[in-house]
Amino acid sequence: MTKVIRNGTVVTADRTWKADVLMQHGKIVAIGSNLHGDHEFDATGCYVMPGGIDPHTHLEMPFMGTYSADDFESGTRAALSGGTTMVVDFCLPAPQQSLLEALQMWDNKTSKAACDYSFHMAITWWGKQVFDEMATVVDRGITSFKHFMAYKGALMVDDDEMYSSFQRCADLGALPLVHAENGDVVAALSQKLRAAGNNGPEGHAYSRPPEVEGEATNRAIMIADMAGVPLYVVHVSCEQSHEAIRRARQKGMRVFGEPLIQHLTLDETEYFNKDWDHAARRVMSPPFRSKWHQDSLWAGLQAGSLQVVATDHCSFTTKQKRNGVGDFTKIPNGTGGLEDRLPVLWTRGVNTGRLTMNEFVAVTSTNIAKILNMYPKKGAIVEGADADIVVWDPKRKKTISAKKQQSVIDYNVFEGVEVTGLPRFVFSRGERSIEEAEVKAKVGHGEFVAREPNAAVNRALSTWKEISAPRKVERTGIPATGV
Ligand SMILES: NC(=O)NCCC(=O)O
Ligand SMILES: [Zn+2]
Ligand SMILES: [Zn+2]
Repeated sequence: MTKVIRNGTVVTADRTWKADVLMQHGKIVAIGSNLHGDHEFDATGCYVMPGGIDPHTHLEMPFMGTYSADDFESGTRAALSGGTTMVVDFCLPAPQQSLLEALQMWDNKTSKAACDYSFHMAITWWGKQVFDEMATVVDRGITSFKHFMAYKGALMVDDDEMYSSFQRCADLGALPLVHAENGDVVAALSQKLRAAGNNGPEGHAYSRPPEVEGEATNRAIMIADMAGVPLYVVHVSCEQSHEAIRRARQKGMRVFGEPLIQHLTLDETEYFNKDWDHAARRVMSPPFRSKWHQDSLWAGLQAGSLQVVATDHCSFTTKQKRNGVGDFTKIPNGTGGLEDRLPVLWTRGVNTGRLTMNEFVAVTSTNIAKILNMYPKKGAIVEGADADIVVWDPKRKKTISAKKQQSVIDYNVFEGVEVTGLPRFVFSRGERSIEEAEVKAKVGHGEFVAREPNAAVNRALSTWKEISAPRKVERTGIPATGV
């Protein structure tokens, strides 16, 4: 059976042109004029783009004494509703737990996924077992390893562990990721704030000033450079962190930066809201920043010093957030955004002229497909690619509201935001999953996407590091010791 998207304008990261797109067996099989198929979908007035890829989600994640509320069923349904056709989630081994055992646990969560998914593996402790198991993890198609520089006493790793793991990533052709915040300073500031009676949600923001992020970002970049491996910095929220990335890239270092749609559009004033629930619902790490930092992030997307817009979707209900009444350090960290990333970025980015349509595709899909070495299977409209496609209606409007969202939580941090630009159709490997507000996604349709190690950037960097490695100087006529 063939399906064809007719009369649309194809928009990719580098081109815009009028064409029909023919799909068969989950793949794109032809792109051209006057194509016909068994089923035809009208894209008149719409843009036909690669489906969004969200490389940063936490679905049903055990965290801070509870579990994030959206699982692979509601999370991937939310993703598809907003035009995202693939998510990359984080497998988090408990300290001392085998990576492979944790992977089995994460595999068990995914049976209801409605769109494709992959994993990053977190390195939460270090030892010979982790060193050995990283190779097996890579063999299973998981080629990116996350390091938390924050969450002291829980997920955090120190510099020694991070350097060891980064070197192992270099050897395996894998990509290290970092949550860059100085966890020691955050812990000390939190303690000081609480001792002074500053225990509300705004204390969370005070405990994580931009400097803790800038310092950690710079440290991770330098450690990665010394280990000879590229680096991906998740949830870049501020100029200090962006500046470190920008500077490193200017020096030729292979560093990628990922701002979130939340940090691009929501600011720190949310934490000063008199309503405790309102403020706590927005507690995440790093916290929302000022407009000045937001401008830096937008500029980074425009200049190419930041490459990917993600969500870090990690949703908690109001009831869960209330675990932190009287102590902000117990408010589960995280916010949602999977359904809203594309519409909000289009509205605030493309409709305002901050981003071109092609840049929109690049930062929501194509760049991360390349960084994670799954391009052009994902992130592309080319023959042979997976038919993960969003037919984007730039005129469709809605006002974001928790009442109508797919996420299971009882609020939405974008509540009341009016968006112009929404999917008309979303296809997941050729399956029509969304038709405007109607969800047709099939539970369990999603498949794991295995990725190869040794992406082009890894290969180039290891070649360069090999050529420029310190070498012993061979000498003749060396004087005798002490003579
Ligand atoms: N970001 C956040 O606050 N929660 C999810 C876990 C993480 O990415 O740090
Ligand atoms: Zn994080
Ligand atoms: Zn995260």
